[in-house]
Amino acid sequence: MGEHKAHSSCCSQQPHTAHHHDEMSHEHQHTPAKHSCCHGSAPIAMTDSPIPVSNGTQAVYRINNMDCPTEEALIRKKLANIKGIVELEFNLMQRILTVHHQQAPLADIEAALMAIDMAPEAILPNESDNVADFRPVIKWKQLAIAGIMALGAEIVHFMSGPAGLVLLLAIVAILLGGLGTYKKGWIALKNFNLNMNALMSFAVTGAILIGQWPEAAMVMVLFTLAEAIEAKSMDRARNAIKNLLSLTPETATVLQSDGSWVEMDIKEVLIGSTIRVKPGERIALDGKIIAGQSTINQAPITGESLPIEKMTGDTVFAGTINESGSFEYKVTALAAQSTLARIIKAVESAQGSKAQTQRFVDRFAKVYTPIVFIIALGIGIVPPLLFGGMWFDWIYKGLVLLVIACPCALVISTPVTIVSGLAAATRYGILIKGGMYLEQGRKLSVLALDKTGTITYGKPQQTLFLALGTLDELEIKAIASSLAARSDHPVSKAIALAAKEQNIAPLNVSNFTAVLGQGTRGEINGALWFLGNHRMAEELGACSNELEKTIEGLERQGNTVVMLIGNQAVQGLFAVADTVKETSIEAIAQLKSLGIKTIMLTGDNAHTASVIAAQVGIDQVKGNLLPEDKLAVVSELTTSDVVGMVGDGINDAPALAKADIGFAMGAMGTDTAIETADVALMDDDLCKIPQFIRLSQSTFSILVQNIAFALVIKTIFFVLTFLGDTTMWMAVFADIGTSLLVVANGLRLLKK
Ligand SMILES: Nc1ncnc2c1ncn2[C@@H]1O[C@H](COP(=O)(O)OP(=O)(O)OP(=O)(O)O)[C@@H](O)[C@H]1O
Ligand SMILES: [Zn+2]
Repeated sequence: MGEHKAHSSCCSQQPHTAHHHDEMSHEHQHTPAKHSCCHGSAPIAMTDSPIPVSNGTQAVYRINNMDCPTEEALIRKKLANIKGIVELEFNLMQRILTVHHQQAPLADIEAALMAIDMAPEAILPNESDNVADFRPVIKWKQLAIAGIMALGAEIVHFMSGPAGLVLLLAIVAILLGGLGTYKKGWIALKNFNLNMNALMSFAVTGAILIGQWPEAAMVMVLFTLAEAIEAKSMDRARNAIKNLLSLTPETATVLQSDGSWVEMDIKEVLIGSTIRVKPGERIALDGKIIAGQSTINQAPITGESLPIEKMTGDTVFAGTINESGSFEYKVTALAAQSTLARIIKAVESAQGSKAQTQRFVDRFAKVYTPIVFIIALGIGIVPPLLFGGMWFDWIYKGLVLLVIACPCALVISTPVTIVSGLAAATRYGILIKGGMYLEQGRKLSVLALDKTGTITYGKPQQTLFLALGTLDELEIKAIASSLAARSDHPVSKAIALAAKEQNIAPLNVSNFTAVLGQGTRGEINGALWFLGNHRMAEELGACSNELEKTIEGLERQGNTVVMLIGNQAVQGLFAVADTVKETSIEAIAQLKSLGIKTIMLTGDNAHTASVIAAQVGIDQVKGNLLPEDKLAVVSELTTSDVVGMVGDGINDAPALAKADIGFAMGAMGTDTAIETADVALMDDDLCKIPQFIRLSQSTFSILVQNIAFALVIKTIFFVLTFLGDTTMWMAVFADIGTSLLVVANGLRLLKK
């Protein structure tokens, strides 16, 4: 029992059955994996790598040999029979496999991975941040020598030189250039998996068997070269995001306890430290200005290149650029937790979630590859066998087909394209939380928008005050503003601010409550007071026809009206008005031209909402909505349309989650928006939405171009091979050429 305890505390919070446990510790003794969490008595770190962690029910592994979808297929197949695995999550870009499991024997999993040459290294889930630094090891020199040897073999063969020399050169080239491919191909075959490596191994072996040594060498070397170049391009796409981190300087000037300023590594700067920033310097950490002022260019995070004035009390962000002044600020987050760091993390994990096209391509490759293999086999065997063709010719044709059939270009170009798109979006200040949203964006047909803070600035100002009851004007204002001061709803803020400007001192409020969608209430000097909208007045039975007329009149001019209610009577009326953002008008126009219907969903009254909608050109308006009403409207829309929803407040959260794509506004500096929205817009410029849609469109067209291009080239080659004389050389070049072209096409997005 003591054993059991140690085990479950190490592996998982869930209790294991005794039987299950015995099985695991037994298994472990045979596993070649160097480290496993499921040690009988106590976890021991046997190597320099950390103790594997199955965090609750997930185990995270870094697998350096895993960077290609064919390898994912291989791993899925190999692990398919292990009980207890709930889900496998692949992040090929980061080479990370997350196993979601329920008491699955980790030792078995690790052993299975070792068996297919995918040595797993257990890491902590949050350690995955640091993993991206892994770079593919490409032995360029070795590859170059192999290339020269292969070329030499071809030349000597062409000039009818000594056969022994040809053989020697070719063998050396194959050994230098192709052992890795052979190894991978063999492992794949053993596991009944026909991947590119297996196809190439077949082609090369076939060429050797029919005595085409120089061809075999050349095919192998070129294929390895192509793989290397692809790995590099993949790296480029991957690093486009990582490079964002280089936006932050490595050091900052930090105030010491003795009053001196010292340049420190930002990783060592603690929360609460004071940092000094010179003009032109990049800001190293998130913080709040405590002295001085400046204009700051936040383009690296928001994509908005107009610099912003900042002064004492304002927030500054790591990675942004201080333009003119100099100032001091207090650090509010560690380097690893800055807004920028979180953005990068979000985008990196977004790469793990697969876009539809990618899934399609993977599935396609799975069916396509074996079919092609059988066709190639048929072409190599059937004509000579049945129709008296020349054995050598047809086998050779079959091998050429094997080479050209390689689905490499298709498989590799999709993730490169998606990642490039995600990286490009990040540069505009659009944070996309998964490839599927980037892909879906172009399908949006309806966009629902919140009003306050999304279309308008969300900073209304008081425009009118009316004393309606028996009380003194100042008293009404004092009571109303005291309630308002307790709330951070924009309408309340406007009322509180107006009172403050008139030097009206706030009173003591007890039992304060916010009434969602209506207003607030609280006790002042023993009496219960309400500050809220028309709905609230109705519920309190304090409304009248006359009052309604007044309210409606104000609302039709774009005001939002709230009333102070006490003693069953309305005592005072406050009107506040918000202004529309310039960018909202532009954004709605752009959305229209993209063919997207817009609908405003607001908790505010329908009259005011219509006035605002007319100002920006929104098609349809729904007012007086409670959060659950917003959710219901979005639900209803999703039955017939692909629906996006933009919002900024908590009252939008349910609707954001329900929409096909939820956009959160002004995500900079707010944790929840970055972490929960599907797409987070770093500032509150609505024009980012049409921009996102256009990016989605170009991403999609590049995906389609690539798939079409690859298939056309392959078809042409197929026909040529069947009819006439194509050589393996040509096939390899065509295949590599296609791969490189489609990858380059995908990387094009980075420059958008
Ligand atoms: N704390 C509050 N203080 C004052 N008025 C409030 C408060 N809460 C709600 N109200 C009133 O109720 C209305 C609806 O509020 P709600 O928060 O649901 O939507 P909103 O913020 O006005 O608009 P949107 O849904 O566009 O963000 C407000 O317009 C306001 O008149
Ligand atoms: Zn009424």
